[in-house]
Amino acid sequence: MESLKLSPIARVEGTVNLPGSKSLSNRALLLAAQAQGITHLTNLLDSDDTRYMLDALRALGVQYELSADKTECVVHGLGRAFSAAEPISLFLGNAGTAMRPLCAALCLGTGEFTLTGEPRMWERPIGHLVEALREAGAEISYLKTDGYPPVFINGKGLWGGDVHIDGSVSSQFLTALLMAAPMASGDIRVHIKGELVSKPYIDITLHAMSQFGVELEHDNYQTFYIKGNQTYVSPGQFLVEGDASSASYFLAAGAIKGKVRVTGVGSNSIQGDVKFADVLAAMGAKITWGENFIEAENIGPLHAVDMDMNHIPDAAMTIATTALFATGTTRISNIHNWRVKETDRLYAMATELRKLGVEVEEGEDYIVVTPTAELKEAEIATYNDHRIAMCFSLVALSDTAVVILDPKCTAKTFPDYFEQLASISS
Ligand SMILES: O=C(O)C1=C[C@@H](OP(=O)(O)O)[C@@H](O)[C@H](O)C1
Ligand SMILES: C=C(OP(=O)(O)O)C(=O)O
Repeated sequence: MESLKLSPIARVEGTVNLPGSKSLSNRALLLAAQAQGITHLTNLLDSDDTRYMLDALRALGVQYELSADKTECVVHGLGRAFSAAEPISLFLGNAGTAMRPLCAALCLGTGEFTLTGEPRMWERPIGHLVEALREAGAEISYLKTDGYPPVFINGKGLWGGDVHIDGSVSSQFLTALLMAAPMASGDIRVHIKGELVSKPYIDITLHAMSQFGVELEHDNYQTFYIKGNQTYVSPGQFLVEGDASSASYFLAAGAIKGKVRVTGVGSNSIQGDVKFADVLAAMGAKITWGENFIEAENIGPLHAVDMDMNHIPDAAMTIATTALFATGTTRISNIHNWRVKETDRLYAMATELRKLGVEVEEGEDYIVVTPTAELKEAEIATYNDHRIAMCFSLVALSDTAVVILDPKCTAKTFPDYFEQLASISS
């Protein structure tokens, strides 16, 4: 297996222009494809997850032109739901932001669609979304295991009415339902069952829908009311913000050992993960906010935090390795859905942190990290999880080298992550 040895980094200093947000790229592509009119997307993310979405849209008959560097895309909107005369099978890798929203979107038109992906995708739940879509009239069946992809969709439209959806495992189910709902034949009232996780991602969804001309009402994220029979309308231009989750590694590096600015996100960002910077501030870093940048600087020792991080599930992983540089014991809680992402992230984080000689407690929905004075050099397994690879690169900010196995797994959201890290390291 390929590996990358990172030697100790003396200091990080500089600016990183962030790649586009995965969450916004895939939402905007999907809405642009169904909208009336042409959309010119800029700062699109070029990575595995967006490629799966783009390939799926092509297979569904959507025309688009990508720039040579794949960060600009002109999408010719269909102005209607996807329909197909012949059965279509779509392979979506391990991209949750493609699998869940496409599952809902393909119920809207007519046709026979199979959605599949990598073996890990077959272990990532989709049952709560399927149950909700069935309540709205969808015909969906499971091809392997009940509650998990691959799924088969016999598209015949969605109707209106009351729909109940469990929000306690993934917010992507609600995102998928909300994005499809305006194209249902009647008005839909969505009722949330259970505690809605990863709530700020719903704001990203509402923001993207609003850019494409659809507004909706909700009652404190408990009930959502969406008018049916609408058509999305292209805003013409859509600028994708920089990825706030990708920003977390560089901001953490600045907070630990130097001064780093990320551009492409800032105080006006719609992404909940910018709140990661507040966690670094609580740990003792100096954070400066601009409209289009965030800067993190080390101005003294970092301190441990004990926080509920359900609102920033992806960036919270970065705190687990930032904790290696803080005095005291860090506790990250309310993160049970780490277990159903690219890998079981609670297990993976705990296992790999222990290889460094660190004391770790892995709870059902929390992790506790107590750093050690001297880290052990280790080979870090990455479980085909881009974030494990990126999180553990921070170990090189200590006096100990670290080996990252399968470093190319960052391709899911950040293909040139290690080059960007090298560019600010000395
Ligand atoms: O809607 C989105 O774009 C995302 C929602 C989150 O997932 P969950 O809602 O499953 O926590 C997040 O972890 C994922 O990377 C992207
Ligand atoms: C959970 C993630 O991805 P996905 O969109 O596949 O759920 C992630 O990027 O951390």
